[in-house]
Amino acid sequence: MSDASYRDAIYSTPLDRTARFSFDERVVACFPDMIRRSVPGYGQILGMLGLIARRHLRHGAHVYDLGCSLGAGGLALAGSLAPDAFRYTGVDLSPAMVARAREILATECPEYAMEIVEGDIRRLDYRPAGMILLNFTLQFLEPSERDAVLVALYEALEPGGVLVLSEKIVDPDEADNAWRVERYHDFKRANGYSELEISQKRTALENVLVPDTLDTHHARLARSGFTRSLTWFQYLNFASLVAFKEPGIARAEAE
Ligand SMILES: Nc1ncnc2c1ncn2[C@@H]1O[C@H](C[S@+](CC[C@H]([NH3+])C(=O)[O-])CC(=O)[O-])[C@@H](O)[C@H]1O
Ligand SMILES: O=C(O)C(=O)Cc1ccccc1
Repeated sequence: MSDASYRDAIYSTPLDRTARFSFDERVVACFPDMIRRSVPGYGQILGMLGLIARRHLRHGAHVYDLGCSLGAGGLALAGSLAPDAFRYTGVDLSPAMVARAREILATECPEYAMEIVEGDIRRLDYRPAGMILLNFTLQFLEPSERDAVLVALYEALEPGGVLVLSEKIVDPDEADNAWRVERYHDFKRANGYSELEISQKRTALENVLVPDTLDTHHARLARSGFTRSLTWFQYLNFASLVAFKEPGIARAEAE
């Protein structure tokens, strides 16, 4: 496919046995529509990346976007930073995503130093980086594999570096969690998804997308070496955190 992006209708017809969700060609073809209609705050989170980079990223530093899908994190940075401000490596496990992301970056920002690598973030040989994006990716790893990845990312970050971690989350309070999930389903209905689409996708994501609590995320970040982490954004059961490697002092704060 070329530059078209289709409306997500993957779960709109009854499926005998809903297959496990995977990032295949069908998902790639409608991914921009799917993620915008299914992730509350997705656009707002992307919109902040450039502003966070302006405060925390050393000029010319390397940025990783792990589980980059179509490179939206890189496009967001390119939208607010000059071509010499950063070098970007997007990494994704899905060959279909990687192929499409390369086309998009070549078309949208040819003057930027941006590459897409097909790879597994659990096994990558990380180079030093000033900023690492994990935008809705950690949630797809087995919970038992998450700590080791965070430790590797902490080690790859340069002192003063920043990690942005965005995730679907679960609330330990059952009633509060139920309220957020119900309103999330309302959010999906308001964005045009039917009851069938909502319920079939929910089944397809079972044991594939396993959300943690915010406390679990902050505790994991602390165990991995991050001396400071905070939740900067939450919209229903979706949140984004920042974590800093010492000396993680923003330029404005240091002035
Ligand atoms: N082990 C892995 N190694 C590399 N990639 C992986 C792995 N597991 C899953 N992925 C990749 O992580 C991405 C998650 S989507 C990220 C959105 C993007 N960040 C965005 O800002 O648009 C989130 C979502 O769809 O909810 C997919 O492209 C997977 O192939
Ligand atoms: O649609 C959902 O239920 C989600 O949790 C968000 C999402 C968005 C894109 C791919 C997989 C999950």
